[in-house]
Parts: sequence; C-alpha cells; structure tokens
Amino acid sequence: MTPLVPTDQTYYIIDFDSTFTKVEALDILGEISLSGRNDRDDVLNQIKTITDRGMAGELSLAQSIQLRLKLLNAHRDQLPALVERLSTMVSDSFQRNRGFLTEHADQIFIVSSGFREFIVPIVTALGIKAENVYANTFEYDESGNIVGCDEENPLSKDRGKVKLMRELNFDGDVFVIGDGYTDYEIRESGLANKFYAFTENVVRPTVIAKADHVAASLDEFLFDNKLSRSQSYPKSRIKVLLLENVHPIAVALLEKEGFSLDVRKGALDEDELIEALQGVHILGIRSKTNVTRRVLDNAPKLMTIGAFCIGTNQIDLTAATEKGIAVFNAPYSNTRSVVELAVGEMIMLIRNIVPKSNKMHEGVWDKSATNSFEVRGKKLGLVGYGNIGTQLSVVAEALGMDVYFYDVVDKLSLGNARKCQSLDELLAVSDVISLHTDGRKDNKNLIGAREFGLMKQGVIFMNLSRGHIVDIPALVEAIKSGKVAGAGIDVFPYEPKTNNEEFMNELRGLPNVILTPHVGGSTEEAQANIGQFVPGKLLGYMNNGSTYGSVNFPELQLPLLHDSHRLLHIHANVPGILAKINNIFAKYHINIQGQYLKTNETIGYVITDIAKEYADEVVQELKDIDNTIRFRLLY
Ligand SMILES: NC(=O)c1ccc[n+]([C@@H]2O[C@H](COP(=O)([O-])OP(=O)(O)OC[C@H]3O[C@@H](n4cnc5c(N)ncnc54)[C@H](O)[C@@H]3O)[C@@H](O)[C@H]2O)c1
Ligand SMILES: O=C(O)[C@H](O)COP(=O)(O)O
Repeated sequence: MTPLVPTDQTYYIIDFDSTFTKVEALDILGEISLSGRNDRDDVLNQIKTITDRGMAGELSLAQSIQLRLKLLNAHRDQLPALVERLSTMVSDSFQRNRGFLTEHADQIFIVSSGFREFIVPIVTALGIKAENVYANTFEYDESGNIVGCDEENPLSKDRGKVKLMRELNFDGDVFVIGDGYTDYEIRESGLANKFYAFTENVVRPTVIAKADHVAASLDEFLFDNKLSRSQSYPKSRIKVLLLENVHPIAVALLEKEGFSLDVRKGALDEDELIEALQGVHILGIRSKTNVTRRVLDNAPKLMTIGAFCIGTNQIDLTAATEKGIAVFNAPYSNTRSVVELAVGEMIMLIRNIVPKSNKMHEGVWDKSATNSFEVRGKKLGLVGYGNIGTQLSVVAEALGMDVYFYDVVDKLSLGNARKCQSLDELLAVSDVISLHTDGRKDNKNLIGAREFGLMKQGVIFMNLSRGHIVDIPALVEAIKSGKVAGAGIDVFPYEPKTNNEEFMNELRGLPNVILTPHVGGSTEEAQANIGQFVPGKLLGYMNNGSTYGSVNFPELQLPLLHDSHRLLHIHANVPGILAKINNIFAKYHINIQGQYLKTNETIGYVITDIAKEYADEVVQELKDIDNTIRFRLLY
C-alpha cells in the first residue's frame, strides 16, 4: 500500500476542546458562571465527570451537552470572559505551529461539539477561517441565560461529527486530529483516511486504542506527515532513561519539555542497560551505573549522558567522545554535603564516639576520656585538593586544624594549608587523613599496605571519594593492628545496585568504623541542586547544541536560535574538515549567519547557522564528509 502523503487536496479536521485548547471550554465557563456559589467545586466535578464520560463514549453527546448546560447555569454576558481565559489556554504545539495553520488555512476545518461563540474568536486569532469552523450554537432565554443549543445542528446529536462530515463530502484525503471518541467515529465510518489521537492535554486509553497514530503534539502530526513545522524533531519522540532515583525536580523539568521518560529507581548491569537504552537519546545516571564501551556500542540513538553527580569515572569517556556523545555532570552541587559529612565523621572518630554509642545501646555506661581527642591543633592531610579538598581545607582551618595537602597537580594553597611534595610526606605527617581524589583508573589501590605502613600509629582515616582508591584488605589489617584508630568509609569497590541488595564487605563489624552507603552527596539540598543543574545542561545541548560544562566535548556556549537553521557537525579531529563543510555551503550559495568551531584532541565540533531555505542535498553532503561522527539539524 502506498503511504498517504498530504497534498493540496488533503483536509485536516481538528477538534477544539482539549485539542486546540488545553481545556474543555465548558469546564472554564463553569468556573466563571458558578463563581461565588458554595457548591461550585462539587458542580464543577460533576461537569468534568460528564465531559470525560462523553469523551470516552460512555454517554451520548446530546445527553452530555444537555446535562452540562443545565449544571452550568451560564449567561451570555459571561462569554467574553470565557474567550479571554481560553485565549491563554491554546495548546502549546498549536501556538508554536501557527505557520502550518495559516499556510493551510483553506484545508483546515474545526469540527467540534463545542460552541461557535467561543471557538471562532480563539481559532481565527491563529489563522483559521471562521467559515471553516463547524460547531454548535447556544440558545438563550429572553434574559440572556444559556438554556440549550440549536438542536437542528447535527453536531448537537450523537454521531453528529459523522453526519456533518457526510454533508461536507470532502473531495480528497481527510486526516482527523482529536482527543475524543467522537473524533475517531469519523474515521470509523470511513470518512477519514487517518485518525490521530491527540494526547498533549489528555490521554484517553479508549481513544488511543482506536487511533491510527498517537500524536503527543501537533509537531508529531506534522513530522509524521512531513509538513512544515516549528521544531526539527518532535520532543515527544526524544526518549530519556533516568536511573538511580534522580531527584523529582529533574524528572519534572524533562517531562515539561515534552520528552518521553522512563524513570527507574536502581542502577542496571551492562546487559540490562543495553536493553533499556534501545531507542533512548538521553541517559541520566548517578555513580553506580557503568556506561562501558560495549554499552555505548549498542546504543546507536544515544546523544548525551547526564551524570547526576560529580564523578564521571563510571562512564567510558573516551568511547563516548569517539561516538559523539556529550557527557555532562554536576561538578559543584554536592561538594558542601561531602565536606559536612567529612567534618562530622572526623570529630566522631577522633572522640571514639561510635563504640561508645554502640555500648550505650547495649546498656553499658562507659564514661572515660581515654582515646578521645579534640580535632583542634591536629594535622589534617588531604589527598586531592580539588573542589571538595579545598572546601574541607577551609572549614578544617576554622576548626583550628593544621591542614596539609597533596595533589598531583600543582595547586595553590588556601589559607594556611601546607603543600606536601609527595603522598608519602603527607601520610607521615597527618593525624587525620581524608581522600578526595577523582576516580581515574590509575588511582586504583592508591592507598594500600605500604601507604598504611607510612602513617602515624592511631591515625584517623577517611574515604569519601571512590571505593577502588583504597585496598580494603590492607585497610582491614591496619584497623585490626591498631595502626588506624578510626575509619570513615562512604565508598566501596563494589556497592549494591539497589537498596534491596545486601552490603557485603570485610569492614563490617570492625570497631570505631563508620560505614555509610555512599551518601556523601545525598542530602536534600544537593540532590535538588543537581536535579536542577543537569537537566539545564542536557536541554542546552539538545535544544541549542551548547556544550558548555561538558566533561568530554569541546565547550561552546551558543546563542539561542532565531529564525534560522542550525547545523551541528561532530567529526574526528583531522585536518581539513572545516574547509570541506564550507565548500559545501559555497557550492550551494548558502550565506552563513554564524559559525562556531571548537576541537579537543579527539573530536571537532562545528556549528553553522544558516537561513531556512536551502537545497535538500546540503544535509546529506554534510553527513557524507569523511570522518563525520554525527550530524544534527536544529530549528
Ligand atoms: N561520597 C560521595 O557521595 C561523593 C560526592 C561527591 C564527590 N565524590 C567524589 O569525591 C572526589 C573528589 O571530588 P571533587 O569534586 O573534589 O573532584 P575534583 O576533580 O575537583 O578534585 C580531585 C582532585 O584530585 C586530584 N588527584 C587526582 N589523582 C590524584 C592522586 N593520585 N593524588 C593526589 N591528587 C590527585 C586532582 O588533581 C584534583 O585536584 C571524586 O572522586 C568524586 O567522585 C564523592
Ligand atoms: O560523584 C558523586 O557526586 C558522588 O559519588 C555521589 O554519587 P551518587 O549521586 O551516586 O550518590
């Protein structure tokens, strides 16, 4: 069968309530006409129930209209206020696709069992012709009260849309877009070629079940029919997989954007992740999901990854870069939370509080100052002097500690902190040692038996960075021998994937050891900050091409797109690509409105803004340039 392609002889039949507008107009009229009445909410609920039952095909249309008008008790004078309210409630995708509505004004018809009195002013404002509106009309009593509708109008009756469409007898293909069962009836009776169930405002399973196609927005309808539209790709087609319980703020932000979300609580293993990633464009994870090269090899649609945390060592960044997948994280949002936990643990451990607290729970009162110390005047050794290390340095000095640090990069010391020339020097001098290095592979077992051997007898040891940095058997040995008098460990070489899995580790049951389930960054504040921050980065990339703050892509902060097309070209960083791109623009006489280029050692990222009209071949030729990794068109 040849696919249906819209032509000049194609007619678009569009429903009004909950399709063209976000709401049912009679519900809004009720809010106006019932205002001030004690039973307002109760009556409004009754009206909504009747509307839904009508839409789902459970009540006859005539019954539904009559019942609602009676409950409404509305007046002609209330109609201007209704129109004003409705004008602010036009569906977002209709508002942004005015171009389609005006360009095809002769082919677009509103067919609704709503009322002309409010439909005409709303739809004509967006370019639809008044004479193409088919709807009911109100009837009034002599005082102007709305008492019914014109019963001669077929739209006031059951299967009225079908009857009307028969009368209109369109000579051409007919596509129907609507959210209700009565819209489907047009297709059912053979008077339309296709029925699109419109779900931007309401989702009615009984209607979806009957649809030829589900359109989450008008963009989806336009994309499906290759008609001109305001968005290059419908947002509802963009699939997002969010793992590890990311904050609801992030879920809400991505949902608001119109993306399709799959949200899961725990992490996934490699095979599960590959399966879940099929068709997914955006992946959101935290520290526990390993995104390996094999995962990326099997996720052809994946465009960007958001790490809703600081660390990105769980992602194969080299593979992501080679595949043109931009990775973002939240580099500062939970820093303070880790610092506060480190300070708290340090004080608890040096005071030997954990065994005392445990004994108290067993009823043992063991008051003694033995092996309890202040942190004031003690030497704190920080391994890794990045965002967390430096902030802890400042807070620890405020507590009266002498801070020492060691970093592989030459870092400026804050306050009176003293730089050590080697890790060994730092280990030997410190009373308390806290690890804050990043999780790069080379840091595996950075602290092992040799390093514990260099530490002072009775040292306090903390790791809130990454689990693989410490050789756990060596730490266990150091605790048992008394070398380490207290330990605070938040991160482990293997961590349970979900809260249902048992934590297995040799550190369990040892004295004066605080074990926490990787919660250094798990505060309400930090998670809310991250939930706000990372979606901003993901949306900046998806909607605009911006890579500012990316951990693996050349960073570009791009201006917003205005009335032009943006061509994004990601390629292997080899000589001559920019020249090849610009040769194609020259060949097709394309005037470049703006061009941006940035490279890193692996890839180049070229963004070109051009006027909307250009030859179809341009895109294909850009995609065909040797060493192209990915190409995207945005408008
Ligand atoms: N426990 C948690 O919940 C939690 C929360 C946030 C961050 N983290 C982890 O904390 C660590 C620090 O985070 P950050 O934001 O300060 O990172 P950062 O990148 O700002 O700082 C890391 C520092 O470590 C240094 N470094 C790397 N390897 C080193 C080595 N072998 N010796 C000495 N210095 C070394 C780097 O040069 C850098 O200055 C990261 O591993 C991060 O993943 C854990
Ligand atoms: O890298 C981080 O920010 C921390 O390790 C926290 O990770 P989480 O989000 O998995 O708790």
